[in-house]
Amino acid sequence: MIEPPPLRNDCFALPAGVDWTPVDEALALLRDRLGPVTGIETVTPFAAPGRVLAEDVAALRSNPPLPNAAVDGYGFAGAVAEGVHRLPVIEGRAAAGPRFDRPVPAGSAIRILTGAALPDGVDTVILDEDVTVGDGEIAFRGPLKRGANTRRAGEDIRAAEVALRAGRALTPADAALLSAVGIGAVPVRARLRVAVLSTGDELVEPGAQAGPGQIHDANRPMLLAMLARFGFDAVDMGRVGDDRAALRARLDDAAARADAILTSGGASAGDEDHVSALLRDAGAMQRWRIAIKPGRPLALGLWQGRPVFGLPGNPVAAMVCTLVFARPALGLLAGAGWRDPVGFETPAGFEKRKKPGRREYLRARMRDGRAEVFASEGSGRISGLSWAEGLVELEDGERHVRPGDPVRFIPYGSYGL
Ligand SMILES: Nc1nc2c(c(=O)[nH]1)N[C@H]1C(S)=C(S)[C@@H](COP(=O)(O)OP(=O)(O)OC[C@H]3O[C@@H](n4cnc5c(N)ncnc54)[C@H](O)[C@@H]3O)O[C@H]1N2
Ligand code: MOO
Repeated sequence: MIEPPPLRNDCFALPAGVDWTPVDEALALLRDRLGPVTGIETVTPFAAPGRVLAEDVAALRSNPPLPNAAVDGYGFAGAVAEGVHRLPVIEGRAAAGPRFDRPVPAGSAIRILTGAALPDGVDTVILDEDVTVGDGEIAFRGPLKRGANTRRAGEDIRAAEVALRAGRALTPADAALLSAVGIGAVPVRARLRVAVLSTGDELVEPGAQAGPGQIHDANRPMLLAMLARFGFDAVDMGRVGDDRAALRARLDDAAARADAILTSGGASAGDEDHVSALLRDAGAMQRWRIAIKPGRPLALGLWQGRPVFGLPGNPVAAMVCTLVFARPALGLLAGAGWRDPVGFETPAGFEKRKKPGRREYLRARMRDGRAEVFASEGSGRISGLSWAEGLVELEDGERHVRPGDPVRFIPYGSYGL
């Protein structure tokens, strides 16, 4: 008598007797095996944010280049002791721009504005608000330390110091820093081109008429937008049906136009799972059975030398796998080094029982100082991805999370979204 298969009432149960790669091991493998594949070009600070710095960059100039006033007020040689002081004020004023060209005699003060280089004879500034201005003189109360209300030359960064390191994904703040230290052109990696391809006969274009049994391609617009947010050049390769020859041709095209390829759908081992079948035929596929939920089936391979991330079709799994695996891996290809998302511990605002032995990612958001999770864990529940503002990451060994227990919340922003 034949036995029915062991009861499997959801798609998340781990098949018995199969070894599953823990998430951290899978990540360590990627980290070991991938490196930069892009060339180097030069951009101005205006175009630098979002690009990956290709080499260490040293300051050409100190910031600030000269000692200068931090406030509007009066400058003189300090320090001054406690008590009332009166100083004559000389003609003219020191303002940001060309340095005041005469020395200020000892015992005199000069009108000075924020950002003005300190004239000779000035090392201390008193704030406008602390001064009474009379006819050709000022009065104020000490004490005041030498150097008060001034900024030292190079106090922020000195010429020849390394301002930014290779591999850094440049930020708007970096554009300011590069400019301030005199840099007009920086070497950056060419943007990594990443092709996105959806597979499945059931898919129609967003906005198109969908017949019964058809669904709109939801993964492609999501993945293209995610890649753009990560700073990559997202290349839209459209949709292909479950037709191996067409898929092969489209992969060829994608390999010619991009440095890496993301596909969604057809990643598992079913009859219509052509992505894995083709990668396997090409002899360069690793089926990664990763101990993760969602996103178990992940087909990783090379197509004409280009890494292919065969993401699962379910949109929630496609997004989670992109955040957890594809983003750091693509970061390595882009020359940005390995990037772990920054999360933080926070009390759980939910209860959950979990099978030990796999990492789980729950759609989550922070409310009232606690992480709350989406009501359903269904891998097709796209509305939960929109509802969420990040993911809760449950450790492999976790079994039972009770309200108030510490859990790790990773905001979407930490993944670069
Ligand atoms: N017998 C088993 N069946 C399945 C298993 C399993 O272990 N044994 N795993 C399940 C899990 S978990 C997932 S995830 C999926 C992954 O399968 P595929 O990567 O082969 O994806 P498809 O079968 O092509 O599609 C799954 C699902 O997602 C929908 N889909 C696909 N592409 C899109 C798209 N671009 N936009 C929106 N929705 C998309 C598709 O229609 C399916 O509903 O396999 C389970 N099965
Ligand atoms: O774990 Mo599948 O990867 O649900 O969606």
